[in-house]
Amino acid sequence: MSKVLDVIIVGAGSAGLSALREVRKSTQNFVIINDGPWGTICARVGCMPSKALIEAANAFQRRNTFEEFGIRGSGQLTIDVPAVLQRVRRLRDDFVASTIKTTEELGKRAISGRARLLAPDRLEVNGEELRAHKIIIATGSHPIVPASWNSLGSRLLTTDTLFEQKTLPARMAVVGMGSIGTEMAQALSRLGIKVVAFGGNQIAGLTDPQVVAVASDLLGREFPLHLGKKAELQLVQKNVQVRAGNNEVMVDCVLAALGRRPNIDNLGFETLGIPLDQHGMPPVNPSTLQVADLPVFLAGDANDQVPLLHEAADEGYIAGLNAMRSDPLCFTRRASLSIIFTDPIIAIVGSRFQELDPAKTLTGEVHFDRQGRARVGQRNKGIQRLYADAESGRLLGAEMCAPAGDHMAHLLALAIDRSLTVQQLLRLPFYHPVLEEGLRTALRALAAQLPVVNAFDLSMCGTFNSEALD
Ligand SMILES: Cc1cc2nc3c(=O)[nH]c(=O)nc-3n(C[C@H](O)[C@H](O)[C@H](O)COP(=O)(O)OP(=O)(O)OC[C@H]3O[C@@H](n4cnc5c(N)ncnc54)[C@H](O)[C@@H]3O)c2cc1C
Ligand SMILES: NC(=O)c1ccc[n+]([C@@H]2O[C@H](COP(=O)([O-])OP(=O)(O)OC[C@H]3O[C@@H](n4cnc5c(N)ncnc54)[C@H](O)[C@@H]3O)[C@@H](O)[C@H]2O)c1
Repeated sequence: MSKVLDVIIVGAGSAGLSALREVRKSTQNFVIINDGPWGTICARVGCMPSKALIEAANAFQRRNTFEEFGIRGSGQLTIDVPAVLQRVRRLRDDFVASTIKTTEELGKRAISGRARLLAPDRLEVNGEELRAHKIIIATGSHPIVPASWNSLGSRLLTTDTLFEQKTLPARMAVVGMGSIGTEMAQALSRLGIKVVAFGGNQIAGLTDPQVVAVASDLLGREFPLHLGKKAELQLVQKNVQVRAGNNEVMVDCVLAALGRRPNIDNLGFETLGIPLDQHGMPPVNPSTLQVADLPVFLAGDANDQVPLLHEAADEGYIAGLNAMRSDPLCFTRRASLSIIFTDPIIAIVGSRFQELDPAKTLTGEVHFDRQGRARVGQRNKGIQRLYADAESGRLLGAEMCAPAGDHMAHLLALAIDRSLTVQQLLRLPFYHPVLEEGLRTALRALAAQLPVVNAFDLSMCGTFNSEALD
């Protein structure tokens, strides 16, 4: 066995690279180990290629608004799916290249291979044993696929394989209506594929029944959407039969979007000498990312806490900093924010509806059907629901399926982080005409239920009750 390293980072995804950035500031005595292709899930098969596909689909979808605008000839437009996929891969390659740059310059300190823990301070990779004062595990996650579905061969896709397709078949089922399922079902349908979608009891993680109803209705207008029953697949001649309850459809291929599982199998957690939960997961402190009281840190999708990119980046940062300290620092985590890139955008900020006590919570809402700026741009669909503390008027959370929901969700996350009240938010400027005036309508609905703080304050400046002006 060679010298003792200061830190070993296992996994060169977004969390691993973020940890690497921090570790390098304090020591050069480290290695980073990655199994499979380098370049991060986000850039290779995750956030970025999925958004590239969505953008193409939405650009094509826009043609349906042209006649109303007075633009003629949209019926002549066609979509070249192979070209769309080529562009996705071209962009993907560029994004991957930019992430690989960091690790390429590391030389022998970047090791390709599958690591396996042997003890809290030792692991094995490519038949060699490495020892370190600290180990950061950031091994990411993989798509869940029931074993029996693997018999479908190339007729079963996940996002690991979707963007590699040269073209797409005429009929597809999307199973699972979480983040990936909702985004991809809508995009594929907008690219002209006959999509049928199947989901469990939730849609895109929403918990507010009114937002769920609007989101299901809007998506259900674009493609058949069957919720509430587990889908089963079967190969029938060259087709795939998808059944969920009484709903049945024959398709050419299925995109499985059933969730993701942390890459922890055969990672050697049992060698850490601490109890693991029923999923084989060790206890991880979300404020320090430390595993129990061991010199081991678990960051990113691998810890199954909040599998999102900005959280993976934060967790790499926390793990990287703490790996260089004798006593780990506790970090206050950011306000919760989840954005699903459907059209309209689905977003959840702060506390979810279901987490709040209805007796202590006020709700204000806006429907975008009649909102002035949304109508002007033919984006007038969706709902936004805000939740505030009934006593203090403090904004607690929001769920929405709304135009510009990605931007408004950021504003609301800022407000929640700063513990702003509804009145304080109404004190801020709202330009005219913008979609955020819809957010102001929802805030005013909340303010109307709260005691007046100061009758002579600009937060009290009310509505015109006019679509053109509000
Ligand atoms: C289709 C899709 C769309 C997404 N869209 C968004 C989005 O819009 N916004 C958002 O915030 N998030 C999105 N996400 C989630 C986001 O991509 C992830 O949360 C993030 O990339 C996780 O980063 P990570 O570093 O934890 O894991 P990864 O990037 O997966 O990195 C882990 C690395 O560890 C390697 N590894 C695994 N096991 C071992 C081992 N034993 N030894 C060595 N190396 C190992 C893996 O091969 C991999 O290279 C999306 C995900 C998907 C799949
Ligand atoms: N915009 C974003 O932020 C974004 C986009 C894509 C992915 N992601 C990340 O990727 C992760 C994985 O996404 P995902 O959509 O695969 O998982 P998910 O956990 O969000 O959703 C999976 C869904 O599949 C359903 N399901 C499972 N088995 C089923 C079956 N047999 N029939 C019908 N429905 C079934 C579940 O009820 C669940 O609603 C997410 O947790 C998210 O963190 C984020």
